[in-house]
Amino acid sequence: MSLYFDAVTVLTAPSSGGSFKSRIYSAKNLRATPSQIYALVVEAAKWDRVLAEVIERAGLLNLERKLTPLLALLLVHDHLISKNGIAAPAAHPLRQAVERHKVRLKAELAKARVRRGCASLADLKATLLREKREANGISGFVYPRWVRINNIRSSFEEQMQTTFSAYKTVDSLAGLAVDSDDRAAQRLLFVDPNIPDLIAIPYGADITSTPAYKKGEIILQDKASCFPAYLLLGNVSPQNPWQGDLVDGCAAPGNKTTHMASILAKQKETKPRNQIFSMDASKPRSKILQKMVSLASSDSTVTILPGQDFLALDPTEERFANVTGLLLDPSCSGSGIVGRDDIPQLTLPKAPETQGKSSQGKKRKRQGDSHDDPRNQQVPAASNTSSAPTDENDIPSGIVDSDRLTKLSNLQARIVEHALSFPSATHVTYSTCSIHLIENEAVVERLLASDVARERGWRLLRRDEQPDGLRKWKHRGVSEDRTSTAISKTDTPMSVNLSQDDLEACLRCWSGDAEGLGGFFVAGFVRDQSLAGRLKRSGQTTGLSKTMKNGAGSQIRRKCTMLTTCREFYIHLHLNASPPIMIPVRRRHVLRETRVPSSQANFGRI
Ligand SMILES: C[S@@+](CC[C@H](N)C(=O)[O-])C[C@H]1O[C@@H](n2cnc3c(N)ncnc32)[C@H](O)[C@@H]1O
Repeated sequence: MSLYFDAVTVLTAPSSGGSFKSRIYSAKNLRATPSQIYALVVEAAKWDRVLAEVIERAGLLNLERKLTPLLALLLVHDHLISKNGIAAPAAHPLRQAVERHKVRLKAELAKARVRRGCASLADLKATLLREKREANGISGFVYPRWVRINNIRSSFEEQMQTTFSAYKTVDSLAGLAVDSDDRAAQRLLFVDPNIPDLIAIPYGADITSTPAYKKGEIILQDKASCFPAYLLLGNVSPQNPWQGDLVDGCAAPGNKTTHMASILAKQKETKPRNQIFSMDASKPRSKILQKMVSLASSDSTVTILPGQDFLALDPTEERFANVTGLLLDPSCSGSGIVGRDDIPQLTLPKAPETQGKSSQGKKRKRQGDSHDDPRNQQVPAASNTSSAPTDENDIPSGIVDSDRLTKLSNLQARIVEHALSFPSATHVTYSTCSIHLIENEAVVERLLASDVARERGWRLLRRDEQPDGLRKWKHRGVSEDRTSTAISKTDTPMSVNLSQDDLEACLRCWSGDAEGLGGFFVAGFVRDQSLAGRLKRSGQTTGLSKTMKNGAGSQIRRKCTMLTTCREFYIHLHLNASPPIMIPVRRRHVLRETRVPSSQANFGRI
């Protein structure tokens, strides 16, 4: 009986963030196993509408006052639907409270089936799934399982002839909607029009047991998560190889690193061979990164720097001299992540005192703030069932407040600014799985105005310059926050002052539309020599330069230490004065002088 009480506890506990599954796996004081609780709730959710009807028509809650609507739904589910019946001793009072009405309950279930014109329970289940999708307003779209083909180990053509040979290709995502649990019915496949080597299959399709999955020939990776590597590298080929090395600065668990390696594999052997430096500040997560890279057979291309803080990396180190592209996917609020397995919305039977009044369906809000990233569920593959998946984004509580978003946004901007300072870098992508403007377009706006961008000529990669598939993507940057009321202390939505071209350059994904994705943001930066050397307007000085103008050397030192954790920190002094002024910023730091025809002193990080 503890199974049912545990399920009620989990379903009625206040949200602490994370997906429904991770909450069950991390919940304390439960006596049933997490997998039993999870299976019960998910299965009961498929039948809830008809079970609520059966319970009401049988008058069960009037007859058995010990039963709450939720407990009754779970017990009646197992009594009528589960092969093994109610998981409790036969003499348990609550089991008896259901079983003494078995004739009436069975009769009501049969009537409900006939009312819907279904010949069998399997038909009824399919009808209920369809009813539920329509009721939730999601009959027109599906959240599929996205599968990326790993070019290092296989190819699109090979996978179509092997793993997916029995699959029928449909011409839209909506075509993947299946109304039953029947595996044969789930052998449907949609070839993605935006990302090469990406396909979608129905979410329930069993793919993790295939040899291709086990051998790393196919990788489960959400479509939006494939945008950054493709935006950065584009359509490489033997005729159009990527020039230079790459960095993935925030890489664990490694989906984007392995995607970059897969794209590079398409250009076949080129000399010199490109290298990907892939790092993560977290040591435990670096281990997952290592596993993913090995599983994808990308060890020969990828050099892992475990536990490496990207901000502490010295861009001028010799080994990074040839780094031309950097991909930054830093920690974010994760507000765009959609937990497909989030708490099921159960329709409950009406409680006795409210029967005849308005509907009492139990409503739960979809937790939009901090879901486990489905990208993590593939590493290790067993994490799907055996343990709580770890969160890619460091939001422990799922609570997103404006202070936290501001801190995240500051860190995100610092990380990308650091990427823009790599001497040979020509392309950088920045991405988040957040829907908040402050983590997305607002970071882009800050970056474009940064000293390093202006000095080095960084601008956004325009839509017309983007790889074919992404150029076609219609969801673009927004200038006003769609989520302001959720996070802002004021009623005024946050906005940015980016040009229409810059907004067009940014790519957005939103949950709940026909694309079958969660919320995501990505922007590409490209270095344009014709724009290099732009200076800040006179008088538009940073906090640092104000301190410098005051001539307080000790303050400069303190500010520099506060402003960066990088090992190298350069300040450009734009002075007419000669000889060059050298100020020891930090022990290892050198102050370099750049003379420009200006009487103003302007300083900034580059
Ligand atoms: C959103 S996840 C990255 C997901 C990864 N790009 C993928 O596709 O699998 C963000 C990662 O950034 C790492 N991180 C955050 N700040 C970092 C820093 N300063 N240097 C390196 N890694 C960092 C976190 O540990 C976390 O693993």
